[in-house]
Amino acid sequence: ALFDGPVEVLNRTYDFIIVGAGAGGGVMASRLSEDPRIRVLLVEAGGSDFLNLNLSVPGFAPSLPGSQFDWNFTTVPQAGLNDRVINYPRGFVLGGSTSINQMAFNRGTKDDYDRWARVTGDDGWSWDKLYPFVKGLDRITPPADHHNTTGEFDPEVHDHGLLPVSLTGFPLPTDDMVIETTAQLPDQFPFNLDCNSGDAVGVSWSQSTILRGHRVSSATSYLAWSFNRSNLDVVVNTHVTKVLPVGFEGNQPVMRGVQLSQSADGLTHTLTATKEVILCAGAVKTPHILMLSGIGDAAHLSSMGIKPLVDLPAVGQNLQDHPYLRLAWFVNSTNTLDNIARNATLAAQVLAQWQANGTGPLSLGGGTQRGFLRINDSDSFFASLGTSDPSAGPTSAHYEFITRNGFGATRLSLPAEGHFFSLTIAVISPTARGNITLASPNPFDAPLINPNLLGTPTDLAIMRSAIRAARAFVAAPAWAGYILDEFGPSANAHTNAELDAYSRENADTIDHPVGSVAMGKGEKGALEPDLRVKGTVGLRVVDASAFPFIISGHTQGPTYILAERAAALVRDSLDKA
Ligand SMILES: Cc1cc2nc3c(=O)[nH]c(=O)nc-3n(C[C@H](O)[C@H](O)[C@H](O)COP(=O)(O)OP(=O)(O)OC[C@H]3O[C@@H](n4cnc5c(N)ncnc54)[C@H](O)[C@@H]3O)c2cc1C
Repeated sequence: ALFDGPVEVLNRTYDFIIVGAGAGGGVMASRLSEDPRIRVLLVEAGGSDFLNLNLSVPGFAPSLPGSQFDWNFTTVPQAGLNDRVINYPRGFVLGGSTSINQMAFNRGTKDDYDRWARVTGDDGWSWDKLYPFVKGLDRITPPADHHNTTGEFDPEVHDHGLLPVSLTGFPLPTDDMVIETTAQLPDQFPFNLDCNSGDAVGVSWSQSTILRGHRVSSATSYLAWSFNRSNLDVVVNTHVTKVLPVGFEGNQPVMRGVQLSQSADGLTHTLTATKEVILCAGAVKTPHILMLSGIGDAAHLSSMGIKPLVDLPAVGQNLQDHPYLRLAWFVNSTNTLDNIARNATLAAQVLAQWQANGTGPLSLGGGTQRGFLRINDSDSFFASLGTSDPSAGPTSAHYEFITRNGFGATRLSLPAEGHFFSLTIAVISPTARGNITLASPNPFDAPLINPNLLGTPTDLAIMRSAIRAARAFVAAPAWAGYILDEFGPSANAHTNAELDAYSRENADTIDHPVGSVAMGKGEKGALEPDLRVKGTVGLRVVDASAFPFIISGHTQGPTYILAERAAALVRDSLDKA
């Protein structure tokens, strides 16, 4: 059942208490409650309004950061971004960030997961061993406009999983030019039939978590199918403020308790799981909750007046994210998505069309095609920087670009005049590492968030290459007569120094924080390869914080995949007990 607040569940008994209803938490709550003998409580800080119109309409996604569905975090000043403070959106509603994201669906690559296997020492994270969870996750559904999608994806690498995904469902005049470019410049921009085959490199049609033109989140999929199970309770508008020890096994605390509260000055309650507490609060809040509970760097915790329970310095470290920029060009056409943004009558028409049958331009997620691309002669490129290739291997990209038949910029809004084509460019194999630390011992104060965007010369150099590649892409013959001048201040940035200055002044986060409570060997790892928090009993982390390395793609798919394996690991551990 679904409860608004914790009061009604305080006298109930649960085997598992799951904290956070995003990608990780949605999968865990749904998969564990498949077994009617397992009693599951899912606690979500945000509300239950996961079917809100603004969440459901894919084309409204850009309006969600900064809304009531966002935690509305900000970063500390970013050294790599001229000390700018930037917004750091995270979903605050059932579905978590899957309810407010741009719906791009990537699985990650063979080399990404093989690197996870290497650094964790667990072959179970390798692409081949993980493949049943990878292929079993999604199911390709018809696009909103029901066009024939032959040649836009590879059916061989998809199955009939729980997560509906679709190809883009509204044709745009730039589609043909993008695909033609892959034929004209195949060395630099090869066509890739399916970026989710394990080899992402090339330009592919976007796959998005969209069903019949509506957003798919972990709440509309995994959770919606589980809500009526009598062994699953979901509590919303309730924060887990701490995990509590209920005793010790040897010298390890047994962390099966949680402290709950609805507001900074509200009552606090405690609840105990018979088996495990599973943190799925995401890459910002999971390390925050651990530190508030005394699990983290002992010196840092003491400096905040928190008594250390487990000295685990890796908690909050190793934060990784993808910095991005947008470049826009004036185009010789009036048929762009800019019309909708400028014309209220047209905007009302396309919303009416979407409400009638889920079709039209509002059925589109962020971006119609995506390039996952490697830097040419990458060995000598990285050698000249005095560094090694930061990508996981040849199936993983260094940078990404996303096409848009309309204006896009990180810091400028749509000009009154002109029509545009834009490319969103992201460093997809970054080398910078940031961290999450405490600002205070108060659970209702946000932690200090430092993703360290563009924090290394290597990441800046990858961004330069990506900008140059984006310009080479629109210089292909396919765009002749269509692409006019580059828009705005980027047009004047050409030398390395100019490009770096432009990047530092304009880059932002593409909202993929991961790795802040990572699996790994030795001191660098906070988690065992089966996601148990080191030095504790009864406590696991199943969300994007557990990634040892960021995946070279968008991060919701990999979080769902990680959680699918985690659910299997938990179920196995129960069978053995
Ligand atoms: C604006 C935006 C755009 C994005 N675009 C894409 C995209 O197009 N494609 C893609 O693949 N990825 C995208 N992402 C990233 C993707 O959504 C995340 O990587 C993924 O959702 C991470 O899953 P998670 O389970 O780790 O965390 P989340 O999905 O963020 O879930 C964490 C949940 O825990 C809850 N929570 C936190 N603290 C507490 C607490 N103390 N008590 C109770 N509950 C708590 C939160 O409210 C939230 O519901 C985007 C993210 C954002 C924010």
